[in-house]
Amino acid sequence: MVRPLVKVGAMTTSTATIGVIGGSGFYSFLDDIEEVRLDTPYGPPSDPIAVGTVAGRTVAFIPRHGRDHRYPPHKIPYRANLWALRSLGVRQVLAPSAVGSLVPQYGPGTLAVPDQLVDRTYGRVQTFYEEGGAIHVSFADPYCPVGRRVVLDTARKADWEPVDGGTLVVIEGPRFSTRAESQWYAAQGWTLVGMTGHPEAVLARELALCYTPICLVTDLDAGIEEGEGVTMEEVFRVFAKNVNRLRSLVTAVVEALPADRDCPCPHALDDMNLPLQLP
Ligand SMILES: CSC[C@H]1O[C@H](OP(=O)(O)O)[C@H](O)[C@@H]1O
Ligand SMILES: Nc1ncnc2[nH]cnc12
Repeated sequence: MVRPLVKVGAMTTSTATIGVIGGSGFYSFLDDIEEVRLDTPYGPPSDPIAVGTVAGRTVAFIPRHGRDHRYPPHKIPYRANLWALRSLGVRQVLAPSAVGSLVPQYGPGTLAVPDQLVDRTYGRVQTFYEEGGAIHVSFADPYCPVGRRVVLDTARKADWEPVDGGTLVVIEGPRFSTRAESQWYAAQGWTLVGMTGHPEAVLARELALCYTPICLVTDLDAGIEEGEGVTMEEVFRVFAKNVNRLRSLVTAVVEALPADRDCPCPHALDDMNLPLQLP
């Protein structure tokens, strides 16, 4: 059931503490939702935000490409999405994503929770702090260690043995990698490849949000497999085969996340005198 709620600007009566940003093939999450239409200083988010409840926790969901997948990875309104989530009260973001594998052993259907990121994008705005003073956030460890641990433990309990750690290289897209690019990424020791993990993670960090990637491998990338190379159809097909399992996992993770953030992610930004009034 959907109850629409139209609110423009930062003022809304809806609140949520956990945000889920769905990726390719993950366009809905909760059943009984309130739809919140928010505007932000960065324009509207990809879609109205669905606010609902999981085991007594209020969760805000947004499909990053829009529910009709109208935004390619380089056009996603990343800043608006993160800003909108934060303005609803979100402090922890779970980010399911379809990724390619750079390791032959991590085949389609593998669940992976990387602990590092390499940015190979270009031409995407990757900061909120463009004027009013220089702000340089720490980003040595881009992901929330508590969120990662909860995902790993929850996956194991659900008999979905996850890959713990590894490096997600984020390419500009929208094209997939050439074989040479892909082999080069693998030779660096990078393990997964996607198109949306950056600037999403760093923008979350700039808003003092914890960010946890939940990666579903949909394909072996071009440098790893011997076939024709990855196709969009393949990504959607493999994702669709796994989406119910992934939805159940994300639901269980929401239930298991600690209510209070007790992690080393720099929440201190919350208290800093920033040149930007956070919502
Ligand atoms: C649909 S093929 C490539 C597309 O899939 C991934 O999306 P997401 O990370 O949002 O699940 C990849 O990053 C590309 O955007
Ligand atoms: N092989 C791949 N490269 C980049 N992004 C992807 N998303 C899913 N599979 C991918």
